[in-house]
Amino acid sequence: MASDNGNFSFDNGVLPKIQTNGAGSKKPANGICHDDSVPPVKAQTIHELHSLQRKRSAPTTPVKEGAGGAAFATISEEERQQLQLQSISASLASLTRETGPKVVRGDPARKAEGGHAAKATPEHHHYITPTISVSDSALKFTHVLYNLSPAELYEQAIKYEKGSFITSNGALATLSGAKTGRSPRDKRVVKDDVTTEDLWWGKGSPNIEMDEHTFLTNRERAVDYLNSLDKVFVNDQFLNWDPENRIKVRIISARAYHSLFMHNMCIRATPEELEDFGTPDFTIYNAGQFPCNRYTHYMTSSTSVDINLARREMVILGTQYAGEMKKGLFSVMHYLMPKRQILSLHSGCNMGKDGDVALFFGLSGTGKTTLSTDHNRLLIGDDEHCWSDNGVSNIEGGCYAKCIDLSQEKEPDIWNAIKFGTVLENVVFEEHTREVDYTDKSVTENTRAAYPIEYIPNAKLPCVGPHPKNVILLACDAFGVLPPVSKLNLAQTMYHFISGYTALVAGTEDGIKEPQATFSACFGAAFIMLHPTKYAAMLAEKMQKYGATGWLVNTGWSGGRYGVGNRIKLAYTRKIIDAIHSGELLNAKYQKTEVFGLEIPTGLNGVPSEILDPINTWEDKAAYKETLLKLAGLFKKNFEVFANHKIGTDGSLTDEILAAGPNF
Ligand SMILES: Nc1ncnc2c1ncn2[C@@H]1O[C@H](COP(=O)(O)OP(=O)(O)OP(=O)(O)O)[C@@H](O)[C@H]1O
Ligand SMILES: O=C([O-])CC(=O)C(=O)O
Ligand SMILES: [Ca+2]
Ligand SMILES: [Mn+2]
Repeated sequence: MASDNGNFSFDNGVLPKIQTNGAGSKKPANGICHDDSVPPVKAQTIHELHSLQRKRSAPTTPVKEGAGGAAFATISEEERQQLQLQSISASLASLTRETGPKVVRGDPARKAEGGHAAKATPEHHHYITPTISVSDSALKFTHVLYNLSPAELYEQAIKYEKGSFITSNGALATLSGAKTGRSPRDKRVVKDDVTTEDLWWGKGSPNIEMDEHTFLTNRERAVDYLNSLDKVFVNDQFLNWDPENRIKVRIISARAYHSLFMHNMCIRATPEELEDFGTPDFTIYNAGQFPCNRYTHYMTSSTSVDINLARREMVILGTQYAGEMKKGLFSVMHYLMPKRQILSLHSGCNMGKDGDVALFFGLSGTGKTTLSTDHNRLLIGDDEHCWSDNGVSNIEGGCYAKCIDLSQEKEPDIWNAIKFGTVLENVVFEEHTREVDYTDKSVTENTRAAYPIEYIPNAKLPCVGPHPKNVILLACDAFGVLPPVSKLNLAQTMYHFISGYTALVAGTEDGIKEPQATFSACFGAAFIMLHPTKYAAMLAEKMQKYGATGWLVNTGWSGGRYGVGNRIKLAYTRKIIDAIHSGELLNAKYQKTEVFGLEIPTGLNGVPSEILDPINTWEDKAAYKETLLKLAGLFKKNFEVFANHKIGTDGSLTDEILAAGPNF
């Protein structure tokens, strides 16, 4: 029975308290200590005990010690946090109703625990008051979880996000929902006076237009959704390891999964860098759980990924696939960097012990991550780079590896990078042991691991390097007619770079289930913003200036087309890549193939000579010839749209490039 003060007691309340030695009296009567001799816990209550477990710290944003110590610090920790919250509130502001929502720092769940609650109560945050409070949203507080650590994000994900689990290797398994790949058809770019002129529009372009007003409609929708939540995650991070061309990005999202993904994929700021972070150069509003309104102008589905270059903002509605954030920012870099005469590249990049740098271009699934992650070389990055007058720099701070059929034996460095802190997307694991089954495609083919680059033991930190010596174009040829390796002259390199051929491997782009021949300009048409020839001209100029050699490597089929032959063994491809790096292939003996006119080596160490010319591996020679001509026809047809574009200042390279394609 409950007494008035809420405590339980027995009816008469007179039962004597049970006494133990020492508990009631200061000294044990007989001088003997029993099992309660261990010093007692310092906490008086269970709440206090739990609060003792966690050492108070400001994990990401300590006060900078001025020259004369804290007394001379320009602003106090509290003032700095206020400025940060004001900046976040401004980011989340509705453009019509009020300046910004009331945001407070910290996890709302912590309020219940007492102790820290004072920090999170509204009264202490009167400094963020909306000017015109005309909606109920102005009465509500949104808690900001700012740059949480991986451990904190794990807890948030596991507590609140269905489908989040710790796997036996320590990684965080998550589900990205209905979308397990990017949605390129739902990408929109605001067409204004500036972008009308600057960007590539029309047939073949990834930039599908929307107007400013529609962008603001979607932005409002995303911001309203985020402000309606109890808490949002905010990441302030950097892009580009080149210190002169670093971009500050803010990612506002609703899921711990998204925050941890970006923590891993972008460059992580030091506490000192965060202190001076200021206004971000670009902001993402990821309201992926919430759909766009299909009746909104320009919308063709309930998914929309919208970029507004003038406002320096991106809005995500209706897809939780984390790759949208990564590749959205990459699109922005494809606009910002060329403006500064810096070439942005969808490529992996590594460096030998002697400083020889190789770039690995290729569409999704062709081997950029797999082949740039090489135990004998330093990894600069696996997917997005810049090539400036100073050399190469990685745009990102992490890697995003495909993990379907991942094997410890074939890809040991990637295997070992899957540990605490790594996000494992859409993988299947054993319910009890939590062991991941990398062969299981039940959720999707496009299973992924996102980890910080320093999880690769031979990462090159900082992720920059000198000018590339080799430019390797990867194609996963489902037709099985391209040779495993060809040496390219400059015009051929440009021809194949602009063509961007591969057989798209299942899953990465939503809706593709089987490999199929694809042409994607610059090996990344989905992300480029300018006309492909702009990037091609820059690449040609840089390769010429720094004397880089081009190569075409087929990581796809051998011995027949998809369905008949098999994918070339990774071990062979690695030998080919080794021979490019070492210079062995540069000095090999070559012969020219028919139709494509490719220079192929007659032999190389560790690879059976007969596979170097694909015709040898096909049983049915007539079928080979027919398939070769079919692919050549596809190349020709694809290139027609580029025939009228001049590359570089004079037309001579353009003519050479046109002549560098298949001849039949
Ligand atoms: N011969 C081969 N060469 C390269 N990769 C191969 C080969 N055979 C099989 N593979 C597999 O192909 C996949 C290549 O994927 P990878 O992650 O390297 O793609 P990516 O080019 O980085 O794509 P994305 O841009 O989508 O990240 C891996 O799963 C790898 O194990
Ligand atoms: O963006 C993604 O989803 C994965 C990737 O790297 C690509 O497709 O090039
Ligand atoms: Ca990759
Ligand atoms: Mn990629």
